[in-house]
Amino acid sequence: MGRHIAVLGGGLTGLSAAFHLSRRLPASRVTLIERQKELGGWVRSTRVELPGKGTVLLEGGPRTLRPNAQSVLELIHLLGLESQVITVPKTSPAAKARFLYIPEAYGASIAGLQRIPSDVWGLLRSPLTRILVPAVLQEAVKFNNKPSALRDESVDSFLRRRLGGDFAQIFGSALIHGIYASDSRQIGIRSAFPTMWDAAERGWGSMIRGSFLPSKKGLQQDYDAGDVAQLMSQASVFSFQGGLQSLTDAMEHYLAKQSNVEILRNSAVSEVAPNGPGMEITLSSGSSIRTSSVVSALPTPHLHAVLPTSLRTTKPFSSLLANPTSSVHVVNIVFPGPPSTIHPAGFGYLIPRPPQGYPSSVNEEPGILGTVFDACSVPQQDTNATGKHDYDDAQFTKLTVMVGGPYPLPPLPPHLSSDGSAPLPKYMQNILSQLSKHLSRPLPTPLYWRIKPNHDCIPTVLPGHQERMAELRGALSKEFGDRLQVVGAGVGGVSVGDCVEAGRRAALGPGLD
Ligand SMILES: C=Cc1c2[nH]c(c1C)Cc1[nH]c(c(CCC(=O)O)c1C)Cc1[nH]c(c(C)c1CCC(=O)O)Cc1[nH]c(c(C)c1C=C)C2
Repeated sequence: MGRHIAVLGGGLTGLSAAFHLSRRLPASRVTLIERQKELGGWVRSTRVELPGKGTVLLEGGPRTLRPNAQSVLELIHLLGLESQVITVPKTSPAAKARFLYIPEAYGASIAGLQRIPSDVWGLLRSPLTRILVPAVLQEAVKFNNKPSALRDESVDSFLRRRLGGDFAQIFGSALIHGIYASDSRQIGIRSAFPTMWDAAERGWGSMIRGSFLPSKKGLQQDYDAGDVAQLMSQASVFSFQGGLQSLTDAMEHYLAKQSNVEILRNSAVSEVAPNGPGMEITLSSGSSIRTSSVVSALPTPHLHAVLPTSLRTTKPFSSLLANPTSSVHVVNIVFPGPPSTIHPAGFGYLIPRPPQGYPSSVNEEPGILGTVFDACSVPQQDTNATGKHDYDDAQFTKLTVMVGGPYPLPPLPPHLSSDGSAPLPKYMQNILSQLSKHLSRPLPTPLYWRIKPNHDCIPTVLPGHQERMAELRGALSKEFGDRLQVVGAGVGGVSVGDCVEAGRRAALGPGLD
């Protein structure tokens, strides 16, 4: 055997790194180390039986993928998952009809569930038009209002400068709830939406002017995606028959069959340090492993905690602690009756931050960030006793309410699902009453509900992140040469596609040839 590479963390990024390393370097040993029993990180798809009605597939983390993530399309091809893919067509309501729920405090003229206009007819009818149209028209002619020394800023501050305060507060905050489950006043624009920042740089301050000018093309990579891109040609988003966990399970099964791969579960790392020409990893069990190099896909605070003490306090390494994280309660609910009796046809809705700001303590009203109408996107994942999945005639309706992020989260109720006969906890009662208000209709008693707490699941990537990470890369290379690569949502992008891509790049990384 040649080199021995340890991959720390068995979430999406770690699995992708181990998968690509084992394929690319068949003569090397790969050890994947995960502190939990299960691999896959936040991806968790569970099938639940609804007695007499069928089964529903519930997602506890990410739920759909975008077809532009080439590294994911490649994985599907390499793992032979094509036949399990379910696409949501670009023409479906889930792709075309997106909503905002505007709280009453924003004013009676726009309050309530509002469809985001997607065509001229929508623009003519929507109360949101009075915010959208002036914002866009002004942006195109507004002078460059970026302070010359500014190198990054929050999404809120960027949108406020370019598209005005109402746009930033309503659209910007809602969008950041849906991606980062965080406050748009905290997330850095250059990490969250680099294309917007770059377009404004090209367009003398204006994104719209910049969008008409040619942009610099990044390095084009080759992906071995077979016919998967063709399969996705009409898709807005997609998933798998068995949910997103099909992807992580398939990587895990592939790795388990490789003779050059070892998977260590229930194995927390307690120290990572250089040792001679290689690295030494100490596990909390006390055992240690010597490897040629390490790919860390750990959450950045975890990596910080296991680095040598002499490094932890020095500046580029302390930036591993710079970003806070968001926690989200993912609340899956299944109602009896077809979706048409519960919600409008569409993707779901996001809720902007309250105009008066987020509450500082838990109150009766749960901090709902948005709701996904799952029944409209991939209903084929569910087995329905009648075989009917349509908006008007399915037997049940599945949706997911997302709670938390910048809102304080209450302690969890004693039971986290409706299994058993315990009465509905107050927390669930409050969520259902808010949901009924958002959808402007009384709701039936759920057939099933479940709360999945996801603590510290998404990094809140603060302004200046890219510069901090560039400094960190420099310091890593100085201290470890090419023996330690750091990848994952905490250093790169946070989407599933970003994580898979980061793992793939780690396998192409420095010194691994
Ligand atoms: C646990 C809740 C999560 C929230 N955001 C994410 C998770 C895991 C991560 C995330 N969500 C989206 C992106 C953008 C990139 C992408 O892959 O599309 C990321 C990194 C977008 C998104 N948000 C929701 C869905 C269904 C999607 C993807 C598909 C699409 O845009 O059509 C729903 C949603 N997620 C969160 C909230 C509050 C929310 C509400 C409707 C938080």
